[in-house]
Amino acid sequence: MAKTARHAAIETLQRNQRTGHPVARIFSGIVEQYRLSSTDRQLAMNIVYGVLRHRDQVDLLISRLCSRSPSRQNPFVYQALAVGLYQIFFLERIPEFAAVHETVEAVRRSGAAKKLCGFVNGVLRSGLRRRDELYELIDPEGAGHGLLNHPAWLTKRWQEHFGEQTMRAICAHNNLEATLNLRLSRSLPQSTYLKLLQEEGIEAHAGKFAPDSVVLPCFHGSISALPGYHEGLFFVQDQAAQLATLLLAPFSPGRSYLDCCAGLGGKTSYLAELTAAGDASLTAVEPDPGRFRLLGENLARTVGDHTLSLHNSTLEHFARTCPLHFDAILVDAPCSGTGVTGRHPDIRWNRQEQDLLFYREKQGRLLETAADLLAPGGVLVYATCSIEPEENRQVLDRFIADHHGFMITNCDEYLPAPARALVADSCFAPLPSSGCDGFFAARLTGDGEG
Ligand SMILES: C[S@@+](CC[C@H](N)C(=O)[O-])C[C@H]1O[C@@H](n2cnc3c(N)ncnc32)[C@H](O)[C@@H]1O
Repeated sequence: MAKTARHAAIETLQRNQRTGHPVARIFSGIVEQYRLSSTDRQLAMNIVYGVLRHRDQVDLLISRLCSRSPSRQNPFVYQALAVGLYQIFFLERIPEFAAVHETVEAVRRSGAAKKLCGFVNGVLRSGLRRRDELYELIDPEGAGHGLLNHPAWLTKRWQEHFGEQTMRAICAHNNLEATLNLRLSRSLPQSTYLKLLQEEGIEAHAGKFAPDSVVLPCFHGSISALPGYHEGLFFVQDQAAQLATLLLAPFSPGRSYLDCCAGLGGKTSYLAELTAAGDASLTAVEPDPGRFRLLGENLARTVGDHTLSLHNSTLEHFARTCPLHFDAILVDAPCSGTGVTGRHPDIRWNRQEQDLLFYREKQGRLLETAADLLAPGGVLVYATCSIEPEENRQVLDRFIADHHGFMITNCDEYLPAPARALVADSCFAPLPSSGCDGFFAARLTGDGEG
C-alpha cells in the first residue's frame, strides 16, 4: 500500500525515539523506501522537525486529551497523535480535515487495529473542538511559559552559564524554523546572486556577519534546484562555520593547510577558495566512508581542479604515517552539537549530559594529535558547534596546561568587523540566539607565531 507524508513522519519519529539515530539519516532511508514525491517529502520533513521543535507543547496537548500520559502510549500511536496535533495547532496551511483524516489514514495503513484508529481519530477531533482553550495552555507567552521544548538538563546548564534571559532567547530561537544559509563562490558577486534569486521569486538577503554569505529565510524547495548548484557556485554552510575558517589566515602562497575532520567538506572547500590565488597545498582527513564519499563529491562540485590530498582515515592513523608538517591546521572536532539544535532539533532529545565528557576526551586527543603535525610558527584552529564549556574552554585549558608553547591569540583581527561582536575572551563564540549557529573556535599559535 502506498505510504504517505504522515506515515513517513510517524515512522521517522518512532525510529528516532527507539534508536536515537539522527533524524536526517532515518528520514533519507524512509524517503527512499517509500518513494515519496518531493511535495510529500517536504511536508513530512516539516512535520518531523516541527514536532521535535515543539515536543513539550505537543506532549502537554496529548496529556490533556488522553487519560494515558505520552510515555504510556503505544509508541506508534503516540507519534501519530503528535503528528496530528502538530498539524492542527502549528501548521496553519493544512486544512483541519486533512490533518485529522490523513493522520488516521496513516495509522490505518500501518495495519493498526480498528480500535486504535478510532482512538487517534477521537483524540484529534477532540483537539479540534477544544482548540481555543488548548492554544492558551501551550502559549509560551502566557500559561505555557515553562514550555521550552528542550530537555531540563540542557536549559538548566544554559541558565547557569548564560542567565535566564539568554537561555530563553536560545530556546525561542531553536524553536523557529531554521534559515538556509549559503556560502557563495568567490567568483560570484553577492549582488549578482541575490538578483538571480529575486528573479526566481526566492526571498534572500546578504548574511549579517560573513562576507560571502547569503541567507534564504524561508526556502522549502530542493537545494539542487537553486541557481548555480550544478556549477558549484555555492555551498550550504552557516555563517559561523564560514567565519571559523577565516581564522586559519594568513592565506598566503606556498603555505600548507590540513583539515583534520573534514566531514562533508564545508570548511575544506572554503579553504580551497581562500587559498586559490596562491600555490597552497591542502590536505583533508575524514574517517567515515559515507561522509568521505560526499566530501569527494562536494569538493568536485565546488572546488574544481584545485589540488587536494584527501585521506579516508582517522586523524590518528593519518598522523602515524604522515611525514609532513603543516602551516595551518583546523580541528573541527566531533561534538555534542548543542549549538545547532535549532537546525537539528533531534540532537537536543538524543544527547545526555554525560556525553559532554566523552566528547571532551575525544576532542582533547584530536587536538594533541593535530599539534604534533604543526610546523614551527604554525596556526592551530580548534572548533566545535557546541556551546558547552566542557567541549570548548576546558579542552583548551587542558591542552595549554600540557603544551606551554601554545597560547590563544585574539580572533578579533581575523574576522570582519560585524563578526567581532561574537568574540568572547579572545575566542569566536556565537550563541544560537546571535543570528548564526552556536559555535566555538579558538586560534592557537605556538612559539614563534606564524
Ligand atoms: C564537526 S564534523 C566536521 C564538519 C566539517 N569540518 C565541515 O565543515 O563540514 C566532525 C567530523 O570529524 C570526523 N571524525 C570523527 N572522529 C575522527 C577522527 N578520529 N579523526 C578525524 N576525523 C574524525 C567525523 O566523522 C565528522 O565528519
